[in-house]
Amino acid sequence: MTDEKTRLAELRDQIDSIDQQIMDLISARAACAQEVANVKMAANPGQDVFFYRPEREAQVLRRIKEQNPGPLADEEMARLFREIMSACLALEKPMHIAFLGPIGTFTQAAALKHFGHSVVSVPLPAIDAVFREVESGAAHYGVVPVENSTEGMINHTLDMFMSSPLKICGEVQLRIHHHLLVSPESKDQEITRIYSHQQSFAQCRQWLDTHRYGIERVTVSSNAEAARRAAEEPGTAAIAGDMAAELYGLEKLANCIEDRPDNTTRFLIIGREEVSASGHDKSSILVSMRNKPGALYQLLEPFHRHGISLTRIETRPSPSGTWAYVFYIDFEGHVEDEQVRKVLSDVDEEAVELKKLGSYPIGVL
Ligand SMILES: O=C(O)C(=O)C[C@]1(C(=O)O)C=C[C@@H](O)C=C1
Repeated sequence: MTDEKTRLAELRDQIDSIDQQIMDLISARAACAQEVANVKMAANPGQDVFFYRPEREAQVLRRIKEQNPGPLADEEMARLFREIMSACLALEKPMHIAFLGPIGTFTQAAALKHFGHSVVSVPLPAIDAVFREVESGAAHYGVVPVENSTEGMINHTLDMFMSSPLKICGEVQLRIHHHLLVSPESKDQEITRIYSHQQSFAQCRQWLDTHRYGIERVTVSSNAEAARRAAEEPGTAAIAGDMAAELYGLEKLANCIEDRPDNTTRFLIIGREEVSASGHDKSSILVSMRNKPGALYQLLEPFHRHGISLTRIETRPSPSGTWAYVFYIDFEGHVEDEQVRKVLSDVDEEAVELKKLGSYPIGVL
């Protein structure tokens, strides 16, 4: 045998033996998760058992990233453990996750990034349909977009919280890369029309004005729908992401055409229960104040006084005449924290209405 062959054979033997150990350890972990499920069911007989524990998952993933010895990158290691936990959770209870569809959208990519691939992901045609599916119990959790770093808030999602009893259980951020996609047949043809979602056109406006000026832009309900049309109609293109490209067998005429290289969308995980503190959390509230001078100051002052950092504040039009303003506020901390409890009690005294939308782990992946 050559030196190379001998050395490769040795290393592959090592890999086989390590794989065996990894498999034994993953199996032992899975058996533990099964036992965890038994404990949860025994403690809540005849009740809704919440198998998915976002705070625990965040702690596990954070620890993995902190203690990763390399050479794999922290994100890679966390991604592997994300999938192991996803498979363990599926053993406890297969999770049904509703998302803003159709399949191939960035929201589906976000759902799989957050929950891993061992879930049943259920596409729904609209944001309010995702809320309804979770409210009715047909899905365990839902995933909806809430803001984009280029285009701002997704108001429809924010407005849903005014009437929905659902809680925010988590958040996940996804880097959004858009590509100009065509079917293999259209590759050498002149492109006379481009399909995309209105948000994606907005995120690629400068690129389009520079490189595809004057070509008709047709807005459709999702990037995946745009990809579907480009696959069917010769001489057309779509702006969409990798998942949609793969799903419809499209090729890239231009790669990563988003105007801002850090183009990121934040998605929320919505569910029916409150999440315990994970040690690194965020909270969201909706507050309506009386229409009087200094109302905004009165709302924000307690956050300053108690040393709580705001991460976002948005104003939305009131759904009824009685609410003068509705503020959607995200801040650091958990409602179980002493300081947060004090802030919310102070805000509650001044507000017409205060609705706690949930405390949840700050996105880890
Ligand atoms: O710790 C739990 O409660 C578990 O169910 C175990 C486990 C895991 O695999 O680590 C699985 C699912 C939960 O969402 C959190 C963690």
